[in-house]
Amino acid sequence: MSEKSVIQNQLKQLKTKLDASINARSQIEDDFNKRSILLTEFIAKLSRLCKGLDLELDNRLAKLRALLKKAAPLPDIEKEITNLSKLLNKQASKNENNIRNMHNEFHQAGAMLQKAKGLPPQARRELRSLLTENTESKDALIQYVPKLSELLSIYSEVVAAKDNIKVSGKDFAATNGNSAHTNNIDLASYINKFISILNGITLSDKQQQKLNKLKSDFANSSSMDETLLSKIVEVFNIVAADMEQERKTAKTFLSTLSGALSKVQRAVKSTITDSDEQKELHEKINQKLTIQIGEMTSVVESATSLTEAKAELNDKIEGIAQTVEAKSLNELEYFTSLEQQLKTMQLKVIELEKQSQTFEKRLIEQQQKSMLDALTKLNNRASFDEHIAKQMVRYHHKPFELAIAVLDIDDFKRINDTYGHTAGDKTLQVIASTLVKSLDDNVFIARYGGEEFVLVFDSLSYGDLMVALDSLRNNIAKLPFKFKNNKVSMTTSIGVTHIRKGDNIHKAFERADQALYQAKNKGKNQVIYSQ
Ligand SMILES: Nc1nc2c(ncn2[C@@H]2O[C@H](COP(=O)(O)OP(=O)(O)OP(=O)(O)O)[C@@H](O)[C@H]2O)c(=O)[nH]1
Repeated sequence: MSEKSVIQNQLKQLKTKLDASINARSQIEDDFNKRSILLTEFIAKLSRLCKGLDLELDNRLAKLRALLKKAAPLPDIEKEITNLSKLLNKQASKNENNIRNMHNEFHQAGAMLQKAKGLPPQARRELRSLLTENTESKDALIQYVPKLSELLSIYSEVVAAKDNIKVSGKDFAATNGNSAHTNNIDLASYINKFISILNGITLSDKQQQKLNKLKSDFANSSSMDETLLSKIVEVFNIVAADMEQERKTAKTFLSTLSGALSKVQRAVKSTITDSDEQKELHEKINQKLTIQIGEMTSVVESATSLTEAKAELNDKIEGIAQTVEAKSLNELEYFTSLEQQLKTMQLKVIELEKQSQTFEKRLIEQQQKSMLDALTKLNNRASFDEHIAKQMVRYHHKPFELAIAVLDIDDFKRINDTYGHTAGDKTLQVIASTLVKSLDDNVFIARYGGEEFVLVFDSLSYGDLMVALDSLRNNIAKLPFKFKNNKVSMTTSIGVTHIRKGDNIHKAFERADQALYQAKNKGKNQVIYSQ
C-alpha cells in the first residue's frame, strides 16, 4: 500500500468517526425538542386547569407558554417556572384565608345558636357534636359559603321565632285563644324559605339523596318541634360531609399538581446543569482537536522527508482519532442519560394527565350540576340566563324567530295545601317530564323557580308556536294525577312573545310575563301571545 493511500485510508476512518459524532449530536437535539414539546404540553394542561383562578396566574402561564413557543433558553424557562410555583403557593394561602374566615363564621353562628333559649336537648347535642367535629379548619369549597351563611341565619331565625312564638303565643292566647294559628302561619313561611334555599344547594349524588329525603321530611313537618330543629342540624351535617369530601379531592389534586411541577422544575434544572457540563467538556475536546490539527500542520510544514512526515502524521492522526472517539463516547453517555430522564418525565406527564382528567371530569360534573334544577333535573334559572343571553346576541347579530314562553301551574298552592308538599314536588316532576316529552329537542326548557317554567323557541313563527304551546297545555291538562285516591287534574297558563328589534332580555321577559298574567286573569288554562 502506498503512503498516500495509507493516509487516505486513515482520513476516511477519521471522517466516519466524525460523521458518527455528528449523528449523535443531532439525536441529542431531537431529544431536546421532544423534551420541550412535553414541557409545552404540560404547561398547556396546567393553564387549562388553572384558568380563571387568578389573573396573575393566567398571565404567568401565558408568558411561560410564549417562552416555550419561541424555544427560549432553558434558564429563562426555569426562572418562569419558579415564579409560577411561588404564585401557586400564594394562591393556596389566599384560599386558606377564605376558608379560615368561613370556618370562623360557621363557629360563631354555632356558638350563637348554642346560647339560644329553648333549643331542644337532641338538637343541642347534635349541634355540639357538629361543632366539636369541625374544630379544625377545612379546605372547604367557597361556593358553599353564602349557602351555609343563609342556612345559619335561617336557623337562628327559626330559633328566635320559636322563642317569640312562645311569648306572643301566650299573649295571643290570652286575648284571642288561638295561638296555634299564629304558629302555623310563621312555620309555613319559614319552611318555604328554607326549602327554597335547599333547592339551591347541589351536592354529590350520595349526599343529595339524603338532602332530598330531609327536604320532604321537612316539608311534611307540621309543628315547630324538636324533630324539626334536629332536621336542620342534619342539613348542616350533610353539607359538612360533602365539603369534607370536596376538600379531600381538591387537596389531593393540588398536592399532585405542585408535586408534578417541582419534578418538572428539577428535570429542567438538571438539564441545564447537564448541558452546561456538556458544553464545557465539548469546549475542552474541541481545544484539544484544534491543538492536534495545528500540530499536524506544523509536522507537514517542518518535515524534511515524506517518510519522516508519514511516521509523525500517523501518530498525530491516531491521537485525533482517539479524541474524536472519546467525544462520541461522551456524547453517547449524555444521550443515554437524557433518554432516561425523558422517559421519567414522560411517565410523570402521563400520571399528571390521568389526575387532571379526573379533576376536569369532576369540575364539568359540578358545573353541569350547578346548571340543573335538583328537583326536576331541568335547566335552572342560571342556565336559562346564560342560554337567553347567547340567543339575544345571535338575534341582534341576525334576527330570527326567537320566542320566550313563561308557563305557570294553575292553583298549585292547592295541591301543597291539600295533599302535602311531597305531592307538590311529584307534580312538578311529572309536569317537567311532560314538557320534555311534548316539546321538540331544540326547545330550551328551564324551571324558572317555584311552579314557573320558561321555554325558549328558536325557529317557530306565530302560528306554529301557538300550535306547539296549545298542544303542550292540552297534554298537561290530560295528565291523570291521583292523590290520596282522588283524581286531580292540573292546568297551566302560558304567556308567550317573540323577540323584537330593540328588545333586551328584561323587556321581552316582562312582555311574556304580562301575557301570562292576562291568561291567569282570563280564567287560566290558556295560552296568550303578546305582540
Ligand atoms: N311542593 C313544592 N311547592 C313549591 C315549590 N316551590 C314553590 N312551591 C309552592 O308553590 C305555591 C305557589 O303558590 P302561588 O304563588 O299562590 O300560586 P298558585 O297557587 O299556583 O296560584 P296561581 O298562580 O294564581 O294559579 C306555593 O304554595 C309555594 O310554596 C317546590 O319546590 N315544591
